[in-house]
Amino acid sequence: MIPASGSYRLANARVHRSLTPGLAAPFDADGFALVELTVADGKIASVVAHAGSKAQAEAVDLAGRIVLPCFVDCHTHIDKGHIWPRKPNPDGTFMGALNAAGADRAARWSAEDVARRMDFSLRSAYAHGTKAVRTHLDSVPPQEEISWPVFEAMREKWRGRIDLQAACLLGIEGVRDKAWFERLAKRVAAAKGVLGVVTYMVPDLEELLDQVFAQAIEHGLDLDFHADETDDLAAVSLKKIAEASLWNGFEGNILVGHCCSLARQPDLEVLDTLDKVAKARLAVVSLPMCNLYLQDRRNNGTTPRWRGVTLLHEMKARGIKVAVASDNTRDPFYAYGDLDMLEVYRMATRILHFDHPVGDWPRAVAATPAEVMRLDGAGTLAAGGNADFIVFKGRSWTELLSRPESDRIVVREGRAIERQLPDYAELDELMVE
Ligand SMILES: O=c1cc[nH]c(=O)[nH]1
Repeated sequence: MIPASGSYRLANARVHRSLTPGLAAPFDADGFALVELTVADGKIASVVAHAGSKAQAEAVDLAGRIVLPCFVDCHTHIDKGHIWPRKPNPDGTFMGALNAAGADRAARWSAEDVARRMDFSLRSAYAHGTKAVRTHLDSVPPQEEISWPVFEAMREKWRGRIDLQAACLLGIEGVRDKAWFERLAKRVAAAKGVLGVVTYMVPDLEELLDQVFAQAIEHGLDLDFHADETDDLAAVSLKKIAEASLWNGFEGNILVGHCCSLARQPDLEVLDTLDKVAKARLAVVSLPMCNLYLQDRRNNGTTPRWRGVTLLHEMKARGIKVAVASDNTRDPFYAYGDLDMLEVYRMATRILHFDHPVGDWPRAVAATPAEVMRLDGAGTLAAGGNADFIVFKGRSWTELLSRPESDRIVVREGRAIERQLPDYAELDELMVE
């Protein structure tokens, strides 16, 4: 369907208002418009409203199929991905995940093991239509010395297909070893990475956050936190991050993931936190599939009663940048997943109500994470940008989000890619106990 030449016109393509900045077209109630999309030399030459009901002779008629820009996945853990067969989560809880993943890391995460699983994950993401991925890298000693060089090599290997970024991952208590944390920040800076920590309520949280901000400022790093991945009402580290950002005068980008406890707190507490998050210009990413899996798991024969996700609607209404992302894939934190951002968007629509109206929620898997990750031009369809987009079968939200769309066409720099998902059997030899 997509001409191999890399230069062509697609007629009757259905695009969404939220992802086509500046497009003057008659949008319908769902935010869609039919356009003619011209591709030349791997770039989008123009996106213009479709003039008539019939495609012109030389154009490819997409017959109203939805075209979205390639996805941007801003929160993943591809260093952990696919260890499930050798290290399942024994009870499906957060602590079960932490302990299982920690034991597997200590026993099995050689450079080769990490590299092979990472490459497997990236092949899946690419085949599903993702063009940029941020991964966290477990960076507790001695893993940082193994995983960061693997990441640097993997980023080179995938350059031009997936923009790969990495953020270090360690519990906030790891920052207490000041000399080691300074060395880690230097290592992250050398790899042009992002400084990341997991925050939870410890007595010296404010002091430790100050050290994190000090290192980010010294090395010119953006920040990426895991915060409050719990139903504990007392978990308010999101607010503490916003306060620390304000009093440190931080000017870089900050992305905060999870923030589950916020959804359990009383309104006054929530409002105060959201005011500070907006003022500090924090961006928030929700991980709906992993949160649904780990949160409210009681293991006492009762049914989970909340969805685990944070307050994205309230955040967006205040102008806070919000995204959704894959998080873990087939590891103790989430037993399933394949880095398919269409699946993430479909699940987010159900879990977080990204519908009625859809509004500009599609930005949460494309344009917004691209801004947070400083990827100019990614996540939108606009003249002058790379012709990186996905052609789906669906012609409406209900068609798009009701099937897996396994036969979607992924176009990169104007050409349809070969969409080969890696075979799980490739990893079998890494899974032997
Ligand atoms: O959700 C989480 C939290 C910490 N580490 C992970 O790998 N996933």
